[in-house]
Amino acid sequence: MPIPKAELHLHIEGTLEPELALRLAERNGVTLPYADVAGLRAAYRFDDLQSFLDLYYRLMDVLRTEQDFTDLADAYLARAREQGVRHAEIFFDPQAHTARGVAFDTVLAGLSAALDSSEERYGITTGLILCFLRDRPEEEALATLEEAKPHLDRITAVGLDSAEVGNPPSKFARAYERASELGLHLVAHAGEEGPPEYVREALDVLHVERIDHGIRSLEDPELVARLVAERIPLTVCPFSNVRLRCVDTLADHPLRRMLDAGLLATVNSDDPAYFGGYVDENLTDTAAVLGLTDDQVRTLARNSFEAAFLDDATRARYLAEVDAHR
Ligand code: HPA
Ligand SMILES: [Zn+2]
Repeated sequence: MPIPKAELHLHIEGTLEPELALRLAERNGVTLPYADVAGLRAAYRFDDLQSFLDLYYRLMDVLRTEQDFTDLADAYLARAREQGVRHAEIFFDPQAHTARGVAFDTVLAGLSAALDSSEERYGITTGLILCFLRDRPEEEALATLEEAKPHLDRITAVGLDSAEVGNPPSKFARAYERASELGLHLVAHAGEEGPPEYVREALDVLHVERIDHGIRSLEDPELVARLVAERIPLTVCPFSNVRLRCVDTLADHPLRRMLDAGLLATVNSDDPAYFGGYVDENLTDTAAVLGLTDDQVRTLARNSFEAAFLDDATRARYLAEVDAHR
């Protein structure tokens, strides 16, 4: 069995496998410009974040009903269990659905139906992270937060995703302030394609507790020192970084340097249906290519629980599982 771990950087829409996409397209009468699974998989070649986002948003058009979102989340949870995932904090992009006429409540009810019985069925505890699309206006993020208000018992945190460069964290200062007032945890994608300055802004302006990706922080030694001193977790996604050409090859990935610097790094899958593997494949392949020691792999698994939004007793239970794993 793979080492027990938490997955903290996973977009549920990014778990849409070609097989399920085609099945839902047929079920909902949606026409896709791909004839079959092979044709769809052949489209999974990306030059950068934007070229991925274009396909990611296009393909999610097959998600229409509550049942579709339940099926999507259920398929992920079944795979996550095989990957040793014990706890998952799952991003979703409400604006990508409301913008095409699917109601916020449909998305949330569908995802919740799968997540509510996840612990019972798969032994996986879960949280949901509502992501704002950073390439859309802040007013839309604030309106999305309003729609979420009746459902705050189901939402753990807010996050910030989509096209990074040109959409700095400071654009969302008011939305994050409001989310904080509502008692939500705060995370944001920063330093994936964007500069270290965006990571600083996420910390200083948005007051986030975790940075998603954050790999470009390494260009700024002062920032690294701060992330280490403040124990700010970074949710790193090696396969994603290679597929979106933020890093040339897995062998060039900075994960090992991040651990050596004392950063609280975790390994995650981001959009596993698109990037060639789920979280344990990210962990084992990256560890093999970078020559990480068993102790470093164990540290990464421990870090995932240290970085999670868990109560102390649950965290301690999961950490004990990591320590007991051989
Ligand atoms: O890695 C990502 N970065 C930004 N937006 C995203 N939306 C899904 N995955 C990503
Ligand atoms: Zn992401």
